[in-house]
Amino acid sequence: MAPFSRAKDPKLTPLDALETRTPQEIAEHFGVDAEQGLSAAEAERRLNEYGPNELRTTERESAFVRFLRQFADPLVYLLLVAIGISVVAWAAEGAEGLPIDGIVVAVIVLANAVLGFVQENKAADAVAALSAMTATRATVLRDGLMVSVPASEIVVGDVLVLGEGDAVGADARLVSATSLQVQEASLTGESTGVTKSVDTLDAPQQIGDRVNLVFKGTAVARGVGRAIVTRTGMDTEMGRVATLLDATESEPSPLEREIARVSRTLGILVIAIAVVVMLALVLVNGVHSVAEAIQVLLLGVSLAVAAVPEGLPAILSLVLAIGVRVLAQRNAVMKDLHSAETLGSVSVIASDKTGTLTKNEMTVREVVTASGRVTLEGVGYTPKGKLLAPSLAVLAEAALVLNGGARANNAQLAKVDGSWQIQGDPTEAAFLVAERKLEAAGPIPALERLGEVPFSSERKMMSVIGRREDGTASILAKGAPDVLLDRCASEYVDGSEVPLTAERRDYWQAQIRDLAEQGYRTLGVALRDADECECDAFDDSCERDLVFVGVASIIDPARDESVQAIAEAHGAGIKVVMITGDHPITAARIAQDLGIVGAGEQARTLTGAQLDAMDAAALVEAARDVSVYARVSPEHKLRIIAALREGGAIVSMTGDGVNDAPALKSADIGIAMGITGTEVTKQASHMILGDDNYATIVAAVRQGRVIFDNIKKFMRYLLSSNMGEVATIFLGVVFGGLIGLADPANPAATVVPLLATQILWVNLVTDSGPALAMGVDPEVDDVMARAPRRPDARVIDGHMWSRMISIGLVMGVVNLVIYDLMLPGGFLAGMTEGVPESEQLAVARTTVFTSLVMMQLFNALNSRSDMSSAFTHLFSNRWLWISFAVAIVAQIAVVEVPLLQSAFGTVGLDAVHWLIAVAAGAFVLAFEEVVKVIRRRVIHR
Ligand SMILES: Nc1ncnc2c1ncn2[C@@H]1O[C@H](COP(=O)(O)OP(=O)(O)OP(=O)(O)O)[C@@H](O)[C@H]1O
Repeated sequence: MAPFSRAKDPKLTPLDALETRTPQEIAEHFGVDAEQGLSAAEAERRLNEYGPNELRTTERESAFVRFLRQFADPLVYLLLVAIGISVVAWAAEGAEGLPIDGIVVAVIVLANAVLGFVQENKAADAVAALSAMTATRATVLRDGLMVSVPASEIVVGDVLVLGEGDAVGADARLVSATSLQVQEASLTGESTGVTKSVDTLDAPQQIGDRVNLVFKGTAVARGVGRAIVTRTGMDTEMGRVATLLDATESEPSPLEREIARVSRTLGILVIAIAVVVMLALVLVNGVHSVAEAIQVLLLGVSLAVAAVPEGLPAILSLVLAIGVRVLAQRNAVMKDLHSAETLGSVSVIASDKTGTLTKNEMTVREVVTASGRVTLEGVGYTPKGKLLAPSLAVLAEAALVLNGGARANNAQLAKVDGSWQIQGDPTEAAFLVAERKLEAAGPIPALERLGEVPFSSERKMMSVIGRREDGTASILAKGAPDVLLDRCASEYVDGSEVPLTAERRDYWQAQIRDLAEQGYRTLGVALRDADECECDAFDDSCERDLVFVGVASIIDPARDESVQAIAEAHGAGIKVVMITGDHPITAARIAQDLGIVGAGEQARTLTGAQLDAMDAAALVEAARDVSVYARVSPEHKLRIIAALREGGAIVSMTGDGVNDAPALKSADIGIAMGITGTEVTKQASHMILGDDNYATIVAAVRQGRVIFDNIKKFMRYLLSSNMGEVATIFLGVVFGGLIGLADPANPAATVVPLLATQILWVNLVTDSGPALAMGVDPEVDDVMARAPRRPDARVIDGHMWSRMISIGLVMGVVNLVIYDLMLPGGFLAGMTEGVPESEQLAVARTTVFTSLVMMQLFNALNSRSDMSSAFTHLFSNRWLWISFAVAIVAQIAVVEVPLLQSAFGTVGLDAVHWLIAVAAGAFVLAFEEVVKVIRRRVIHR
């Protein structure tokens, strides 16, 4: 589609020096009413005409090119050359019959390419589905209504509605802004937020000074605003630097690197073996004709093509893609495939408390005043429940606390369809609910709001200034009581204001501690009469000399699943860390209730203030055994992550607010909240939690481990199977002559246990199917019963190499024995009595060919676990059995169908031969079962 710069509608051509134009000019130029936004129909028209709002500089390759790329492999070139030579030789020899080998090899190469193409496409589709799921969204005005649309659907003329934590979806001119601050570091490199306004500028400015414009790719740090979109997609300021962004290719993941390394090493080894095999054939048999030379070449190259694990990266991405889809179904949406890999090695889960470990359903339980305590019954947001107060005087004081907390408040409580619902911050809503429970105690006082200093996790308090019904102005503040007490000079006792002495401060601290020990979240309330001048210029400097009225304690029940999930994480050797803005004693108690520390144990707690006093090295030490960080701000999270990572951990960290974004980026797995999280945190994260639930994180880590295990399984399967193929040919050719395998009467023909086309066939029917089935294997060994994988641990370690090589050798030796025994003069040759001697060779070879296929299938059962018997989980993966069935049917066809017989040089087999093949496969299974028994004994001893 045409980019916007080539717009067909002259009215919508981009304007220059936007910052010097008034909002009215902009609205007129782009044909929009700033109050109503575009109509849905007009937005759709513009989207169709000018294309999506996306930064894309490279087009996806066409399907044909991607298909052709399947052949882009030196070994395949070599095979194609060999086919070419065989066809030429066939033509030169008079073109009799058909060049069977050439045709068969070509068909197999084509089939492999189709398989690779399908796999690649499936993986690409999964990645595309992921990016649709994690696409940034934006709020725009359409037909006068606020609607949330994918950012890619924003069009020029749309009115963007911006709020804290929103990602700015396109370049736009502000038409309204209230305390709007935008983080433009991604564009300008300037890390401090830029305060925005609607004022029209006199002259064009540098990008960082265009204060009445907002730009795609930046984020709203605070405040609200509306803006008319002036440029989208590649026309935006971000679009201009996007070519640069595209140039920086994403780094391959450690796993991709390891797989590339393994593929390369094995590739070289296999090619070397293939060369040795070819040389041995030439030396043992001699080459008597062009046809024989071509046979040798085809055999060598086919062996290399079959055994070089060039398909590993494609299967890896497909397996990861499938794993990521399973994760998404379980509410853990990964942003990229690589993160799914990392997930399995997470060794620390650092999580916010409120809303993730707990329900974030706040209920005021007790109100502590200077004269006593009032208890409120009932849970949830229904304002029903008794009040238990020792005296009317205490009740009046408690009313003051709740009225104050309910005025210094931005939440709403309303009865919708018969049930009470809240809007806004649950902590604030708790005050509204509690106040209504108190309604009987007196009317709810009104306050006309004049100003507000908002709450932030850094400040841990908020205040409002307002005018009462009697015309006087008041400041009302609520916040963490320890923070609030520092701003108070006096307190209410028995209805009068008295100075807050050191002793009384101690009294309040003791009350707060007592509430915190019971696991309550505590909020203090304070107030004072305001000066008229403060009404005009209300800011945090006015939050002083307040009168402390009391403390409300709030329960926030733990999510039921959290306790179990934490126990599971502990069982899996994962350290659980809680991070909260709450009081350290509250946090420690909740940590105990959740099982973050053992029963009766005291959680090692570090507060934000203590953290500030530590240098990096001290923090690394402390982070080893601290499990609770309390009274921290989002900025502290960065240091906590750095310290944990420095200590060798792979850290996952949750976040929801706009200030959490840097921490999420720096974690190994940054987790954004899908429901309560801001767009900015979602963008910065590696994983989005669909249900904001802690248990989902642990479930995702489990799934990450399963994915990693499955990667190991299919690698083990593919590589050991390839080794079996190589060993069969290599041992046959190199040692066959030595042990007298070659028939002295016909040495040239007998020495090769498998034909080139047969090798390619084994590779085609046994590789992809079972390997992919293993990629979706259910959890076979309890993946949470072991410690996290060390980040530097290899997928294929020394132990796995030895297991793969041994199984490969077993396959080779067993095949060699079968072959030897079945050749004329061999022990089993009697079974082919009646069969003409000339066919005995084909029978022996077909039996070995079938036996190799069977071995691969049985070996798939081996590869599903390192330790536990294949029989403990025999039928748990139906895909595996489907792939077996396909392979077996194909093998029966290639052995019994005449057309395929002539193509692959096979002959029909008797039941006994089939039995031999199956027995050989079973032997491979039995061998591994014995190894596993020994391993279980040794390890459990
Ligand atoms: N809306 C609010 N107004 C005033 N004070 C608040 C408000 N919300 C919380 N507080 C106070 O600030 C403290 C810290 O709250 P904050 O929201 O930063 O932490 P948190 O909810 O525990 O965060 P997390 O999600 O990280 O666990 C609370 O213990 C409470 O005393």
